[in-house]
Amino acid sequence: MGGAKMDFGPAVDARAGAEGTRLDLDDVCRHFTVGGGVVKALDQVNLHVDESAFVVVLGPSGSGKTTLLNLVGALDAPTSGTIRLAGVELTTASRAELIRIRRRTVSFVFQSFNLFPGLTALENVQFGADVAGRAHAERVAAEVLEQVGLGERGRHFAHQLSGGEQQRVAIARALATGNPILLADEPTGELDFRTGVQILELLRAQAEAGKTVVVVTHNREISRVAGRVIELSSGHIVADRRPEGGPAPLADLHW
Ligand SMILES: Nc1ncnc2c1ncn2[C@@H]1O[C@H](COP(=O)(O)OP(=O)(O)OP(=O)(O)O)[C@@H](O)[C@H]1O
Repeated sequence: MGGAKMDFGPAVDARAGAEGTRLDLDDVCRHFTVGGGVVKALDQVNLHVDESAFVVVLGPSGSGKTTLLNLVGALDAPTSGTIRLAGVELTTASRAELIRIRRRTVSFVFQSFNLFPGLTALENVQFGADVAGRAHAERVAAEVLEQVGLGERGRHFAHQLSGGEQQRVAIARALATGNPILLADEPTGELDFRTGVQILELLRAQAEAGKTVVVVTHNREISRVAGRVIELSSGHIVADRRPEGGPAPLADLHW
């Protein structure tokens, strides 16, 4: 990353208690009724993540990855089953509790970065801190931007940044919330290999610093660097494994 020294921690603020990074899905189904038929985007999914971890959800197109991420991020509700996030049951949570979860517990990073085009990099990052209600949001934003190696780019707008830089700003915006759970939907999908590896390095460092990081991808190579790999096929978890010998070094990746 341009030789910039990156200091990633502390990544989790004091709000992340013992339950802070827990995910629990029990018998979760998400079915869609379309034109008289039913699409079982997720069917009887059970998943428990009880430690801060770098989890990759791997599956082909249409296997249910985005559906799963939307449910875990409290952006969608299951047709049946229960989901607990940081100890809070989403399926019975009040609207106020759901808003709080979205602001203070979980953060998203998307394939297409989704930066606000009219805001500078620093303002985009500050938005994350503001939404989470953090004190000294501007100072937090400046620190986090520095952590992702973009301290010099704070006044730049999205169109003045490379794709990899935009994704680092998007990750900084998610980190500026201080939220303990980070969800990333194909975060390297629009990036070249070298830049993609830098983004994975950044995300893995967050897990090492105490967050739960869930990355969804169709790219099997990416799953090699995870501490845990959940494989989805046609809405079912068909494998849940920890790579033998631990996660592969990022230098071993090729795609
Ligand atoms: N709102 C919806 N209405 C109807 N069907 C849906 C809806 N959302 C998703 N689906 C269907 O559910 C299945 C899973 O979709 P999902 O987007 O979760 O897959 P995915 O693994 O993320 O795919 P991709 O890698 O292509 O993004 C697909 O068959 C999709 O067509």
